[in-house]
Amino acid sequence: MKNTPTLYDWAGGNQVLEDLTKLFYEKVLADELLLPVFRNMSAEHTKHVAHFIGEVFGGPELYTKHDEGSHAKMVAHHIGKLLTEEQRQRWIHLLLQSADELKLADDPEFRSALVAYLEWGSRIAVINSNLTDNPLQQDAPMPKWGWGVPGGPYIPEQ
Ligand code: HEM
Repeated sequence: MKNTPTLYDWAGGNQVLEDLTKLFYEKVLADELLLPVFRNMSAEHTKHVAHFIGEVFGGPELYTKHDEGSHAKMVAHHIGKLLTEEQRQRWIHLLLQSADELKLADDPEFRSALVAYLEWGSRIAVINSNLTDNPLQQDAPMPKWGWGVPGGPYIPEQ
C-alpha cells in the first residue's frame, strides 16, 4: 500500500490514545483483581502509558521527550511487581473492552496489530515483574511496532 499510515495515525493520534487509557484505568481501578496492583499509580500514569504506546506505534516522541521516559524506565516500573497471568489477561481484556467502547478503528488489520502488541508487551511485563533487576541498559531503544503480515489497514475494494 502506498503511503501506509502509522498505527498511531490510524488509531486517531494522541487524543484518542489518551482517551483510551483514561477509560481503561477507570475500569482497572474498579476491578478487584487489578486494583491492588494499580492503587498507588501516579496521577500522570494514564497519559504516560498513552504516550508510550503512541511512540511505539510510530507517533511523536511524547514518552521519551515530553515525559522524560525511556524503555528502561518503563520496564523499571514493572520490576518486582509479581504480576500474575490472571492479572495480565484481565489487563488485556479491559483495554480491548475500552477500545470497543470508544469505537477505536476496528478493521481486522488494525486490531490484529493492536492485539499482537498488547500480547507481546504484557507478557514481557509479567516476565519483568518477576525480576529483581532491570534487564535493560539505560540507553535501550524504544520498541517499534508495525502492521505485521497484513502490511496496512483494511481498504475496501473499489
Ligand atoms: C503492552 C503492555 C504494557 C505497556 C505498554 C505498559 C506501559 C507502562 C508504562 C509506560 C508505565 C509507566 C507509567 C508512568 O511513567 O507513570 C507502566 C507502569 C506500570 N505498569 Fe505497565 N505496561 C504494560 C503492561 C502491564 C501489565 C499487563 C500490567 C499488570 C497486569 C502492568 C502494570 C504496571 C504497573 C503496576 C505499573 C506501575 C504503576 C505505578 O506507578 O504504581 N503493566 N506500564
